[in-house]
Amino acid sequence: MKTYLSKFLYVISAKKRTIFVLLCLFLLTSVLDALGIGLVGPFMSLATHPDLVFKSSWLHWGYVNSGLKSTSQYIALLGLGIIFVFAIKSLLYFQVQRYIFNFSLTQQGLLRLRLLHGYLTVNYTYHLSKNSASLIQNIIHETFLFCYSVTLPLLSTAANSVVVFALIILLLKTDVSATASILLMLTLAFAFYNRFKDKMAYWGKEGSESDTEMIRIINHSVGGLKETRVIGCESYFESQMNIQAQRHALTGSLFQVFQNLPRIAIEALLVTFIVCFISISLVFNQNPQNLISILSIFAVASIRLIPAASQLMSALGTLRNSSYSLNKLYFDLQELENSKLKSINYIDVLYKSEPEEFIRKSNNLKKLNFIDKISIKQLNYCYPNVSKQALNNLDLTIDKGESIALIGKSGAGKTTLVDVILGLLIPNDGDIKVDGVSIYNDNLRYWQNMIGYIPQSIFLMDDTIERNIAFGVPDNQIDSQQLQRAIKTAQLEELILQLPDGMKTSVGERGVRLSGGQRQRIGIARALYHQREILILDEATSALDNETENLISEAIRSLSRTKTLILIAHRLSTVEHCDRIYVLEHGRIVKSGSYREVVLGQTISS
Ligand SMILES: Nc1ncnc2c1ncn2[C@@H]1O[C@H](COP(=O)(O)OP(=O)(O)OP(=O)(O)O)[C@@H](O)[C@H]1O
Repeated sequence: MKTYLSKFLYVISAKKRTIFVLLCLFLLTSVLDALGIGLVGPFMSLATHPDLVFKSSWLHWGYVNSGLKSTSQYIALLGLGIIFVFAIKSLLYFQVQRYIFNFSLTQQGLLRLRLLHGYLTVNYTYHLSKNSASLIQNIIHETFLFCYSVTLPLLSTAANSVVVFALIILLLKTDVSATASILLMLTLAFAFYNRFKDKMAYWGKEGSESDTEMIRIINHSVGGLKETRVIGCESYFESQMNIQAQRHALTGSLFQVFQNLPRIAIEALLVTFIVCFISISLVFNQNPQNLISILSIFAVASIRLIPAASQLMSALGTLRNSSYSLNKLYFDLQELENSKLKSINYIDVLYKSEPEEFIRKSNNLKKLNFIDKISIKQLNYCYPNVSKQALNNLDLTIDKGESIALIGKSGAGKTTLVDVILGLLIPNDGDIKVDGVSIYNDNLRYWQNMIGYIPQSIFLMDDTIERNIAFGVPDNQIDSQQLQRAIKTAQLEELILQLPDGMKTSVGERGVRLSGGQRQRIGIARALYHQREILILDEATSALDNETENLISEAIRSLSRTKTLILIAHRLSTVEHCDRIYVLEHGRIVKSGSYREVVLGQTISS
């Protein structure tokens, strides 16, 4: 439980003081609960034996000072007092519940934000080994469980422990032997339920894993719908889904059933106890009148004790069941926040800004000055858990305004080199310097702000063309002139004119309503819109027809000298205009020079 609590405190964003205040509020309602119930028994005794008013000094004092004419009126007044305490308790209870739900749902939202922030800012290599289904599962489902199956049960466990404790003290004062029997029954019920604690944890793990699997299956089958349809493997995915759905249903239903077990067991045991208690008392000729006050307090206490004790046990079961989710969140957050994987430290400062402010600040950052050249020195990169180096002692110098091309066979290391230049992969050795200043450490974001990137496969949001080009810029900050220029250069004008909603036309998920070439042109327009000094194009024109490719290549060529261009190409025709061409082989540069020097007489295959 101690480690469970320390993990909970790490994951929850709230200050310990807030949690302490919450616990105090819970405690207050519990005390009021016990007090209200504790008053009902003596009140019933008073109602049946009004002369008790004169036997208690403070009751007598109250009666004398109340100025009432009869004990019946006085007892009725005391009854009103009990109703008042109950009313206050109910009101307070309602307010505390409101506060608790508000608190835990706010925590859920903050946790979602914290995870997303972590995933977006963590070192890129983290994502090479993670499945997006698991990240979605963490942000949506595990945070939900953290709210409803960790935070709320923990608070309710703390509160119900106090209620149960207070009620037991109350019962002990009334009758020690009867209370001891109840305690024995509760202990038996708890011991029985506790036998299933490992099963509870296992069912939680199974439920969470099957959820992740289901997201993965949906991603694969619907994400690759064309392939699924053409190959005709719908039933394969359906049967996989069926297996996971059944796994989820089985473990979920078992857990739900066992959740109700404490209530059923305690209820049965308590009824048995009360019936036995009355029967034994009658058999041994106890005066039924003497039983009334004991039984009434037991009856009322049972109304509260049964739910409190069963809720306490169920909450403990839920905590067990959600331990897998808590562990997942805890270890993920630790990995994201406490390791070297955190790539952009400065972002924490910006993180607290409003989204628009964040973009403005992040776009305005400029610390590195690129006036002369980029020098790549002795670069080595090896992917995690791979023995072969993807980049091997690579040296490269790019002058400002120069266009260079990286060519080489498939697997030579071109994309890896570009990913290192983009700052996505951090090299094992070596450095990249801009006018002598390293791009790493605090400079990485400044460096990335200089780069426009057009990848082989353009990612498009399910949104309008305008938003896809201005990617990540709020609507009210989109510069329309800049947008028009980017559209014109990327040869998108004609397409936009044909569309009924023009730039406001939605492209569909991953751009399904556009052709491959149109998608690529939106990617080009995006890089141009952001007006970065360095443009990196990874096979950026491969999906275009010859005529469009020529037009775009011409437009990109016209940018040379004003922009520094780094091109990856398989088709040698696209690199003809480059100032320098580098040939990569096994992660090394094996040849470099002008197009004529390098390409003449050489064929490059992909
Ligand atoms: N995520 C990864 N994990 C492990 N190895 C990888 C990973 N990505 C690439 N590699 C390996 O690194 C080497 C270089 O790959 P890279 O993608 O840089 O080649 P490339 O020249 O861009 O190829 P292509 O022209 O086919 O895109 C290859 O041997 C590849 O198998």
